[in-house]
Amino acid sequence: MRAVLITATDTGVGKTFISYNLVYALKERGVKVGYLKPVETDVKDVPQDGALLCSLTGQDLEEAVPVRYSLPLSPYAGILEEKRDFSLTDLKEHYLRLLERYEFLVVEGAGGIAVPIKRDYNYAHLALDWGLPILLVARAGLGTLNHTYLSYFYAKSMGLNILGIVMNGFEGKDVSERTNPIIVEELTGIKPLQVPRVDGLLLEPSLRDSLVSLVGF
Ligand SMILES: Nc1ncnc2c1ncn2[C@@H]1O[C@H](COP(=O)(O)OP(=O)(O)OP(=O)(O)O)[C@@H](O)[C@H]1O
Ligand SMILES: C[C@H](N)[C@H](N)CCCCCC(=O)O
Ligand SMILES: [Mg+2]
Repeated sequence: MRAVLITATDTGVGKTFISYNLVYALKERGVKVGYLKPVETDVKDVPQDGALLCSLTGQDLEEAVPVRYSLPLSPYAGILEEKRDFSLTDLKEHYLRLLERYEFLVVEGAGGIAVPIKRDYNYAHLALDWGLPILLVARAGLGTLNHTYLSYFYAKSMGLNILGIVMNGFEGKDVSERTNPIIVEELTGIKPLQVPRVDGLLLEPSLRDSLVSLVGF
């Protein structure tokens, strides 16, 4: 497997944070790794997710973030509000070129897995269309059971290859954090990788190892 879609149960759950740690860990292992955020919204000047990951990969921003919208919206809503469309065919061709250029490609969604990119095309469709397995990033605390269950079974119903569930941001403050990983495993059959909230951007080496293992490297 040469690429993965980092998707999530919602926006702000930690896709960029997990992408950063995965890219960092692959680079540590000498893998030529690239990053692609097919569409980034909320871009005022510089695309923030793209800029952070490009600081690791050394890519230029045009390559890593080919389509941008300025409002903090889903891609489809960006198209409607900013009255500017883009071609899914061109976007897939761009992805295929990057697949050739890198040993491994980390592709980051925007928001959760069912967020529309076009009216009838969301991140699950993109994963199917591009042949991408997924890593599902979920919150650690209260509210995650419903979001994770829905996202997992939607991905399953679409026939996607789910490499793992990453529960992100454990702080030990929320009583639900104790039972959530157990119940997520019972609901989905997948033992989630538990990731703590940390100071800064970098997880400890053993967790970086676990991320690399999840994507099969
Ligand atoms: N485990 C963590 N420890 C510390 N900070 C974290 C952790 N996970 C995420 N964050 C921080 O939380 C914020 C939201 O995370 P992030 O930007 O990764 O979300 P996202 O899923 O990529 O959102 P989007 O849908 O906008 O792309 C960021 O400031 C990020 O650095
Ligand atoms: C702007 C934000 N940070 C994300 N990049 C886009 C999130 C779209 C979420 C849409 C939704 O689920 O309602
Ligand atoms: Mg992000």
